[in-house]
Amino acid sequence: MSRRRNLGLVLGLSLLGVVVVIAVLAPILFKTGADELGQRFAPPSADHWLGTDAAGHDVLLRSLVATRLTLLMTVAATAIAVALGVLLGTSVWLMPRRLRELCLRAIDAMVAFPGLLLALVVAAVLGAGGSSAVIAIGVAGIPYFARLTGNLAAKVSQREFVSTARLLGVSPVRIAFRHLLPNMSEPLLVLSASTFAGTLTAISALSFVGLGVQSPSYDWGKLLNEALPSLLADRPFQLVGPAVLIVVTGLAAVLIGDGLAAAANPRAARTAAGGASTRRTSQGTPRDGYLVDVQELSIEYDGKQLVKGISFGIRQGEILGIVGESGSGKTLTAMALAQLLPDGLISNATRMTLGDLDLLGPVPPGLMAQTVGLVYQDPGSTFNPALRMGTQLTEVLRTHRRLGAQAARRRIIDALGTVRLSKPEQRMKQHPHELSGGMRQRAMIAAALATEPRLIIADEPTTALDVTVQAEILRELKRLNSEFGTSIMVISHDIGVVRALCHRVIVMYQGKAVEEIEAAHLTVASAQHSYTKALLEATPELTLENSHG
Ligand SMILES: Nc1ncnc2c1ncn2[C@@H]1O[C@H](COP(=O)(O)OP(=O)(O)OP(=O)(O)O)[C@@H](O)[C@H]1O
Repeated sequence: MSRRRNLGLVLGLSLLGVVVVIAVLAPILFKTGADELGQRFAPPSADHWLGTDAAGHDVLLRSLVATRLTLLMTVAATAIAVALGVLLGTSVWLMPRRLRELCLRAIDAMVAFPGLLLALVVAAVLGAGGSSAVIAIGVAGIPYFARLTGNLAAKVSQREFVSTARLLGVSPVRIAFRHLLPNMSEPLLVLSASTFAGTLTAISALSFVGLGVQSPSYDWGKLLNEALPSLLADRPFQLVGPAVLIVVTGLAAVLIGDGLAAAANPRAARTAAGGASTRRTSQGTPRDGYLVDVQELSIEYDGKQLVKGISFGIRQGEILGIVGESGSGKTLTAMALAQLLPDGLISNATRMTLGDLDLLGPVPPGLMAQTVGLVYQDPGSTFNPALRMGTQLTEVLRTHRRLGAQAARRRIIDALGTVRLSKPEQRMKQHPHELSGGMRQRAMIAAALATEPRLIIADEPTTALDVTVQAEILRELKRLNSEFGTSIMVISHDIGVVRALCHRVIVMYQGKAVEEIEAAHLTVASAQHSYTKALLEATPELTLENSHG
């Protein structure tokens, strides 16, 4: 699939390359020929491959010469839309909250207004001409980029590193340029490529209706306009030149946009980045009895080491706990394992394997989704509030396991029963807000279980839940582990949680694993590292022993 998309990107870039060469050379080589007058309305011949127009000009030569003006206008209009849209979207994000909401609504309303209609209004106000067409189409494109930038900025601004920069008092403008824009470049590039195709059609449309380029200049839209009477008089060949060039250039832009979107896909991007930054194959042989084997995993961002050469393993059927203070690198370690590191973070390891899967090389997303199940901290934000539970829970099975709707439904209902969620059939029809936090967390565990993964990564699975529900969910994980033998990696900042649930615990501190200890020995007396001792001293005893245990 991704290879096919990349083929599209190559094809798109090649087509665009040809069009650019025509734009550069045609006015130099063919301008004189294109201005020569001959027989009017001559049919295609060896001298005039696409015939001549009403004035006796060679249609093919004029179509080729028009490439430069058409491309320049399209690039200019796209640049106006991108530059002003991104500026508007970023400025909106820097505004006080109320004003920002008002502006975002206004942008939404503008997006809802048909672009070409807006362009026609602007062009009519500015008067007919090439420059007004460029301004009109550029202005009409601004709201799309402003909305995308505003939405992306809102998302990126919630990331931890932006909060940290804010806390450190970094100015909003610097945050926007240093942290926000670089993290939004990929989607903006993808939208720019597809906007280029739309802009080309819109510019041609304005020239076609007489509001764009005026004589004696001509672009493809104007050539189409001049060819219209010929079409009605049964001489369609006069349209072929500009029409084919518009289609080819638009197709090139769409293929490039599609290819860029595929490359910007988080997993695809990680794989590409992984190729450059990590060794592509794991060294050595796996340790005996270990499902997961990680050696010397380091993760860095912007030259700063966030995880510093951590090595660990998870045995088949084992629950491994990773505990440590906030920011010690627990989540990043787990995300590296699931090949889900955020963009910009670079991982390096000498070995990272899960069974026979080499996690240092590319792993198809479908296979990864079936091998590793993820349970996140906040079940409230994991589910889409607008969709029924059934629709979202069955998605992974339908996409990656290619199960039919009924089979996926049955499998999820079984899994919901397994995690002891009451009335599973009814839950499938409900929306997330109709379930309690504990029920949603059970549903998430059920979804993670449904693909029968070899490893479940549970990142702070109970932090968002109240204490009684917390104990129930932990008991459930423990029971599933002993019943099905699924290996589990549990991340928590709470040493009480991991002591109650896990077989073995790794203590992380400032990006390093400072201690590895059997959970049964996790006492102040047995712990070696002062940080582990301090954690243990500050933690109340949590026990999961009861009737279910
Ligand atoms: N996308 C990112 N870009 C840059 N730095 C990041 C990113 N994500 C996390 N970090 C930084 O990496 C460090 C480790 O983060 P990580 O999320 O792994 O910590 P954690 O131990 O899981 O903490 P918590 O319990 O708060 O989630 C932190 O200093 C964090 O600010």
